[in-house]
Amino acid sequence: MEKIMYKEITDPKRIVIKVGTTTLIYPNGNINLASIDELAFVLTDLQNRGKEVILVSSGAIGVGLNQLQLNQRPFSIPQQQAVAAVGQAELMDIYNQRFQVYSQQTAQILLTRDIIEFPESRNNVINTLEELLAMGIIPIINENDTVAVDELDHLTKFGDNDRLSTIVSELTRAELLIMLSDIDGFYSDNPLKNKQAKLHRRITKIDDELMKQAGASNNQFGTGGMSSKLKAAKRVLDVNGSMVLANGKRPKIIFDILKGAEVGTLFKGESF
Ligand SMILES: Nc1ncnc2c1ncn2[C@@H]1O[C@H](COP(=O)(O)OP(=O)(O)O)[C@@H](O)[C@H]1O
Ligand SMILES: N[C@@H](CCC(=O)OP(=O)(O)O)C(=O)O
Repeated sequence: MEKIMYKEITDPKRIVIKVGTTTLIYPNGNINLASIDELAFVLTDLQNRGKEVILVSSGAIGVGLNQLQLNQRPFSIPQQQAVAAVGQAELMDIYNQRFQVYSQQTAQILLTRDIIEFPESRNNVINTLEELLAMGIIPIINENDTVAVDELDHLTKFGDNDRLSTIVSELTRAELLIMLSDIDGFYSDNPLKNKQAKLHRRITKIDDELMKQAGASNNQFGTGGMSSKLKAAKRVLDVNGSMVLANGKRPKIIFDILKGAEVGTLFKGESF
């Protein structure tokens, strides 16, 4: 297996990890405790190695549906927001329990697009995150679904958690963004629909041709699908950043990524 030996990949000081709903919730709607537990173990281990770790976690709606024993996402935005409000509290409860096993303190941060538009809000967020990291705490970030509806109604292209994770990476100047989903990486077509689809190992530039290969989510709990991940990756490439998209079924894959193993899809510009 080819080794990828960029320092930003194998020895980043600051890492943002984004987990999608598909990593946290089984397709049957139940909570994937094995995955959440392994995530807590891996992130704590990275923290113990001296790295600074930020988690951007979806799952409020998925966990809320489970908690309220609903088997599908409600139609109306206020109902979705109510479910997210229930789920976010429960999600943090689960994270806190699992991280406590490894004696790792976490903190909840809920953000809205204010952080892009208002410099003072942005500075407050940066200051809080910097302080948490200096204290050795892992921030767990989600969008504030009660306030921000952009990602829930699917009508605007602004504001899903893939995008949020790139914004967080930029604000914190993280060297590496690892995006965990339910698929091994970015393929030439949705592999769940086209068995001939080939995994892209390295993407240096995102053009319209690649954008066309990225389809929607197949999962009732996921929102953005591959096109939102690709738009996020484009943003990362635009600021000369590095991103790896990999399968979160086994969060220990993060260790493999940091060893330079060729797993998932690496998004990294040619000359960087
Ligand atoms: N070209 C593609 N390569 C990989 N996955 C794709 C592609 N096009 C569409 N998909 C779909 O995108 C899904 C991942 O997006 P999503 O369900 O939103 O995940 P998450 O909850 O992790 O954000 C995959 O399970 C797959 O069905
Ligand atoms: N704030 C929402 C995020 C939804 C979302 O972006 O989901 P995903 O496509 O799984 O990353 C939630 O926590 O459910």
